[in-house]
Amino acid sequence: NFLLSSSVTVPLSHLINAFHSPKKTPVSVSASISQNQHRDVVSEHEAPTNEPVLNLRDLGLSELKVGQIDQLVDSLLPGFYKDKNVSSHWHTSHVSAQSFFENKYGCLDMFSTLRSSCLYRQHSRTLKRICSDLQYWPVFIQSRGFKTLKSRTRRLQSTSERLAETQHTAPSFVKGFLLRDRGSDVESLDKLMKTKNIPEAHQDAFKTGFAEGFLKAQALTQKTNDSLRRTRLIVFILLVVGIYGLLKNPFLSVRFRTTTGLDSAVDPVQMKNVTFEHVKGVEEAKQELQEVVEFLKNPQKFTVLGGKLPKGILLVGPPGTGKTLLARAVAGEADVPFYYASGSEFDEMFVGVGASRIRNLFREAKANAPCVIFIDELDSVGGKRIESPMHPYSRQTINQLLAEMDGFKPNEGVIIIGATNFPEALDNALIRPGRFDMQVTVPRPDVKGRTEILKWYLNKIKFDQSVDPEIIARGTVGFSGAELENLVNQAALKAAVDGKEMVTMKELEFSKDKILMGPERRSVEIDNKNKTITAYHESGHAIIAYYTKDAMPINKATIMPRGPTLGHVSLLPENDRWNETRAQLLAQMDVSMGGRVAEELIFGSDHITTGASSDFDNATKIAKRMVTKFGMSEKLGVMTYSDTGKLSPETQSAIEQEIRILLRDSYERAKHILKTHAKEHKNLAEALLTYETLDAKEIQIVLEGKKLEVR
Ligand SMILES: Nc1ncnc2c1ncn2[C@@H]1O[C@H](COP(=O)(O)OP(=O)(O)OP(=O)(O)O)[C@@H](O)[C@H]1O
Ligand SMILES: [Zn+2]
Repeated sequence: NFLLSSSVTVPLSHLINAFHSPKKTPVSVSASISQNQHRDVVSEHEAPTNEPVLNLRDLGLSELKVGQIDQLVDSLLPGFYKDKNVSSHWHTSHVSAQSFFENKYGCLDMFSTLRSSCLYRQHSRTLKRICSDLQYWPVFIQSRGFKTLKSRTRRLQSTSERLAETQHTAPSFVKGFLLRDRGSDVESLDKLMKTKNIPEAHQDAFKTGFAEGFLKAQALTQKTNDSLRRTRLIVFILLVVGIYGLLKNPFLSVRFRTTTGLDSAVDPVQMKNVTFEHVKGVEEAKQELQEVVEFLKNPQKFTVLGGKLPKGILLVGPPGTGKTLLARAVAGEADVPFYYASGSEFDEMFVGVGASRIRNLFREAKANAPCVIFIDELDSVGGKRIESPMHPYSRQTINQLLAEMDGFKPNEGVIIIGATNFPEALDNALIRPGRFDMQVTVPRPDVKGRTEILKWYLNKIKFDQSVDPEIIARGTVGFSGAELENLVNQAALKAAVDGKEMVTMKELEFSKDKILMGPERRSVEIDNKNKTITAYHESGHAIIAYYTKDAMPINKATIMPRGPTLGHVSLLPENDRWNETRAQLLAQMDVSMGGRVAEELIFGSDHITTGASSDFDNATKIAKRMVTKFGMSEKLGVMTYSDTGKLSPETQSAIEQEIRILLRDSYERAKHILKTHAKEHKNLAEALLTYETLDAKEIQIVLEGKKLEVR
C-alpha cells in the first residue's frame, strides 16, 4: 500500500498501474478510506525488522516525477482533493508562473506523515529506502530548494511583483528598459538550455541552479550595496565632524581657513591682556607707537585736527626682539580687534590665493574698524618683486597689498603694522609714503633693557634674593628678549630638575652658558692630563683678563666641556660697548692669546694643543677689522678695504703684514703677563682642577692668594 495522506492508503500496484497506464484515465480504487481510522502513533524506532527491501526501481516508479504526483492522485482518487478538501500542500501553494514552481513541496509533508503512520512501522525499512530514494526526487531538491526557494520565492516574487508593479507604474521608457532587460535574461536562460541541450529531466534542476546562482549574486550585491551605503554614511559623518572640529578649533580654524583660502580673513583676536607694560627694554619704540594708540582710541580726534596718521607702520629688528609683542600691545592698549597674518601664508602655490586672502583680510578689517592688521614677515609678501618669467604671478599678492593700502583713507581707523627682520629685502613700493611710511626700529635690548626683561620674567618664577639680574644682563650681550625669556625658563627647569625650591644665580649662569655654548657634556670623561692642560689654558685667559687694564671684567671660568669647547672663560662688559677703543681691542686680542701662551710656558712648545684655534680666529678677526675697517694701522692709514679679495696683491700682502704684526705683539704682551704672574696662574689652575667652575668673586679670592671656602 502507498500512503497518500494521514488517512488514505492506495495499493502500490494501483499506483504502479496508474503510473504506467498508457492513457491517464482515472482508475477507481477501493481505497480503504476510513473516516475514523485513528493514527496510532508509535515511536519511529520500533519499526518491525522483517519488511521486504524495495526500491523505486523495483516498483517501476523510478521515472515518477514530482510533477506527475498530482495527476496520479487524481487518476487514483478522482475528487480526492475536491470533496475531502484535504488541506493538502498540493492545493495551498500558489505557484508562480515559472515551471519549476509548479511542484509543491508536499512530498516533505508526505514523508513526515508517512513516518508518523502505522504503515511506516510495519515497513519502515522499505519506506525508509523509498524515502531515501525519493530524497533525490526533484521535489526534494525543490523542497530543499523550495524551502529556501520559499524565502527566495518570496523575494523573487517580491522582485517579480516589484517588477510587475513597476511595469504598471513606471514610465514607458523605464518600462521599455525593464522589459528589454528581462527579455534578454529570460531569453538567455532558455537559449542557454537549448544551446547546452540540457535534457528535459534536468532543466528544472538547471533552472534551480541558475536561480540559486542569480539569487546568491543578488544577495551578494545587496550585501555589498548595504555595506557600501554604511561606509559612505560613516565617512560622511566623520567628514562633517572633522570640518566642524577644524572650524571650531581657534588655532586650526585660522590656519585651516587661511591656508585653504576657504575664508582667508582670520578671526580678529582681542588683545586686551597685552599692553605696553608687557614689552620691556624698547622704550623708544613704545613712545613712537603711543600716538598710534591714541589714534586708534579716537580716530575722529585726528580727523578734526586734520592730521594724517600713517596707514602702515613698519617694525624693523632682529628676530625675537618683541615686534609681534609690540603690535599686540598697540591693539591691546587701544582695545581694538587685532588681525594677525603671517606673510608666508599669503604666498601659496596656487595662483591668486594670496591676493584673494589679502582682499578678504582687508574687507573684514574695514568692517571692524578701528582695528590693527599685523602682517608678520612682511618681506615674504612684499619681497622685491621678482621680475622673472619664472614667477609671472609673484607680483599679484604684493600688488594686491599695495592696492588695498591705497584703497582706504588714512583715517578710516585701520592701522597696518608690518614686521620684518630684513628691511632691505622689502619692495620699495611698499615703503614709499602713503604705505608703510613710518618705520620703527626694535633693536636688541641694551644691558639696561636686558636687566628689565630679566626682572620681568624672573617675577614670573620663584627666585632666590641673591639673584642679581644685572650680572646676568651684563653677561648676555646681544641677547634678544626671546632669548632672555628662554634663559629664565631654562634656569627654572634646571632648578626643578635639581629639586630646588627656587632659581639661584647658579641655574641662571648654567642656562646662560647652555644658550651660549651648548649643553654641558658631563658624560665626556676627560683624562687628567687633558684636564690639567685645559685648566692651565683657561686660567691663562683669566690671568690676562685680570691683569690687563682695558680687558673686560671676568665673569666666570670653567673647565666643564660645553658644546665644542673643553673649557671657557666668560667676560662681562661693564655695559654694551657702542664703541671700543684701540686699547680695548688690543686687550681682547691679548686675552685670546692667553690660552696658547699658557700651554707653551707650562708644557713647552712641543706640547701646545689645537685647543687655541678658536682663540686665534677671534684675535685675527679683531686685528683684521682694526686694519681694514677701523683705520688703526699706521702703515695703511684710514682707508677701508671691504672686499680684500679684489685688492691688488701688494695691498693684500700689506694688509696681511699689518695683521701679522698686531698678532705677534699681542702674543708677546700675553707672554709677559703670564711670566710675571706665574704663581697666580698656577694657583688658579689648581683651583679650577678642584672646583671645575669659578665665578668672578672666587677667581679674585684665588688670585689674591686667599683660601677658597669649601663649597
Ligand atoms: N622687549 C620684550 N619684552 C618682553 N618680552 C619680549 C620682548 N621681546 C621678546 N619678548 C618675548 O619673546 C617672545 C617673542 O617675541 P616676538 O615674537 O614679539 O618677537 P619678534 O620680533 O616678533 O620675532 P620675529 O621677528 O621672529 O617674529 C615674546 O612672546 C615675548 O615673550
Ligand atoms: Zn682658549
